[in-house]
Amino acid sequence: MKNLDLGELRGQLDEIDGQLVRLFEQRMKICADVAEYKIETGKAVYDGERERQKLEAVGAMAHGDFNSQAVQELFSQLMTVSRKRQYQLLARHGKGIDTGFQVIEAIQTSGARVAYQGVEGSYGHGAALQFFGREASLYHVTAMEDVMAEVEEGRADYGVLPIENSSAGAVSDNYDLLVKHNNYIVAETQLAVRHALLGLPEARLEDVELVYSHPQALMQCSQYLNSHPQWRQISLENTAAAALKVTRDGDCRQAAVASEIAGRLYGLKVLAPGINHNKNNTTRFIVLSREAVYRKDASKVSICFEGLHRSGSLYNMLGNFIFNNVNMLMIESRPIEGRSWEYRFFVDVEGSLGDAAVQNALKGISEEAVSMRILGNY
Ligand SMILES: O=C(O)C(=O)Cc1ccccc1
Repeated sequence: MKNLDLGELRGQLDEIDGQLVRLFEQRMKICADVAEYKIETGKAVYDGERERQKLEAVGAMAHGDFNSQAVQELFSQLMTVSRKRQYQLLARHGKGIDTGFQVIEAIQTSGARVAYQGVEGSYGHGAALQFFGREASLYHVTAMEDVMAEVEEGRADYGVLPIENSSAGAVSDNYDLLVKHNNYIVAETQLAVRHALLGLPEARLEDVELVYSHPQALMQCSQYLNSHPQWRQISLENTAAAALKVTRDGDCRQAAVASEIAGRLYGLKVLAPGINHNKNNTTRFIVLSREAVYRKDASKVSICFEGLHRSGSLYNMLGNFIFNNVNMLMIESRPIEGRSWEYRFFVDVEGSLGDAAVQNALKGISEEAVSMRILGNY
C-alpha cells in the first residue's frame, strides 16, 4: 500500500475546491451577462436544446462511464443554478411572470351561491357549511363534475369538492376535474369525517346484505366492512345519497355508510358507529371560483404541469423549487388521458403568488414544462 497521508490529500482537495469555487463564480458572472442579453432581447432563460448539447459535450470530455455520467449530473445542477440566477435578475427588471391573479382581502361568504355534490347530509354539505356558514345559499348537484360546471358557467359563485383524505389518499377524479375545467382554488377546509353503518329503524345488523356508499367512505371503513365478507359493497356517488336510497327502498337488507347527521336526516338507525379505521379521519375540501383571485394572507400555491417524457425532467422541474428555497408540501401524479404511461403532476408549495421566490420558480417551470397551470393560491 502506498504511504498515504490523509492530511496531505485533504490539502490537495482543498486546493482543487478553491479553484472550482473561483471558476464557478466566473461562470456565474457570465451567466449574469447572458441574463442581461435575455432581458434586452426577450429571449427565454431555458433553452433545452442548448442544455442537451452542453451535457453531451461535457459528458464526452470525461473519461469512463462513471465520470461521464457524474459530470453530466454536476452540469445539470450547475445549469439549474444558473437559470435560477437569471430568473432572479429578470424578476428584478420587472420581467417576472404575470400570473393573471388578483389579490383580494377576503372571500365573501355571506350571500354566496355555493354548489356541493350529493344531497343534504353529505360530507360536501358539511364542508360547505363549515366554510361558508348559514348566511350563504348552499345547493347540491348530483355529480362532482356538476360542481365544476356550476362554477364555470356562473350559476354558483363557489363550489366545494373533496380532494384528499388522511387515510384513503387523493380523490383522483377531482384532480382530473381541476385540469378539465377553468376554475381556481381559492380556499380549503378540513372536515373531520366519522362514518356510521346506517339501516332502517327496524333493521338489525344480522339483516345486512348490501352496503352502499361513496367509494372513499368504503375504503375508509374497509377493515370493518371486510370483516363481514358476506356483505356486498356497492359504490354510489355520495354517502348521503346512499342513506337516502336505504330510506326510500325500505329494505332491511340494505345499509349505508354515511355520517350520523345523514342518518338522522333520513330517519335511519345507527347499526354500528365510528366504523372508519383511522380515528382521525379527515378530508380536505377545496373551494373553487371562476375568478383568478387569492387572499392576501394566502400561503399555499397549487400548480399542475406536464414534463417532457425524458429522464431527469421531473427532477429538473422540481429543482426550480429547491433552488428558490420554496418548500414543497405535496406531489401527486395522474395519468394523462390518451397517452399511456405519461403523467401530469400536481404540486402544492408554500407561499404566495406575490413572492419573488415563488414567481421565479413558476417562471422556470413554465418555461421548462410542456404545459403549466396555476390552479390557485389560498
Ligand atoms: O359522499 C360524500 O358525502 C362526499 O361528500 C364525498 C366524501 C366521501 C367520503 C369522505 C369524504 C367525502
